[in-house]
Amino acid sequence: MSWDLMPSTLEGQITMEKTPSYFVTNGAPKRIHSMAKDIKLIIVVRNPVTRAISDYTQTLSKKPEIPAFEVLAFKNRTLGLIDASWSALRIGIYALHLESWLQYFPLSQMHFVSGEQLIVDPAGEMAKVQDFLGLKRIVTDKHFYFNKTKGFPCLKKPEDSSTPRCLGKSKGRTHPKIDPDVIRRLHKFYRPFNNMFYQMTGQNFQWEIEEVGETPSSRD
Ligand SMILES: Nc1ncnc2c1ncn2[C@@H]1O[C@H](COP(=O)(O)OS(=O)(=O)O)[C@@H](OP(=O)(O)O)[C@H]1O
Repeated sequence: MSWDLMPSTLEGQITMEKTPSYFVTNGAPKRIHSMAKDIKLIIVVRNPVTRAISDYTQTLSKKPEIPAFEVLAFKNRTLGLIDASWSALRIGIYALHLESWLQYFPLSQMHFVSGEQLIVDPAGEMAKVQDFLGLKRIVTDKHFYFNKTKGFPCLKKPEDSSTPRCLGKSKGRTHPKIDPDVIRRLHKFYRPFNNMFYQMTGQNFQWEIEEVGETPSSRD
């Protein structure tokens, strides 16, 4: 990002910027803090195991020749040694990344959205986001409908169009089937970091519950 491209914000306006990678970028908290100390931060998080598979699925769509997920996930599979330096896995260690942000911003300036809840109850999550931003609850359940073909909620009618709008083809893709043993090992790997994250945020995202069942994206 070019750090001088943020537009000036006039009275009564809110400037929003969305770059998921900032959450895991060294130096981002410091630089953002030096730009605007009272900025509000919204972080969307989902089960780190599903997140890793989603990340891998995105890369796979661009580079079909990459090794299998099960290969990339381990430094040594026989020893069960997870490769935490693989970015798809490292990003999901939310507690680690949050720690850097907490050096610069208080928790009160942060809002965490559950990626799972966002799918199940988009209006509920949007209500919380609007409250956090100090906005009137303008976006409500009237604006969403569940699109059976897409398998996700979509917008009924955006402002600038007369037709419903779903997110693009690259969002909500079917994930490849991953060896259940690898999934189990990853859940075990993340458990302490998830618990740390729940403590730091004061929010329990209930990712352990999914361990026994299917994750929202493992529809295949
Ligand atoms: N309404 C709706 N429609 C489609 N997809 C939805 C929706 N709400 C949440 N999701 C989930 O968003 C996931 C993709 O978001 P990303 O974080 O990859 O987006 S971004 O590229 O970083 O902007 C995407 O992950 P995948 O399922 O792995 O593709 C979805 O599970």
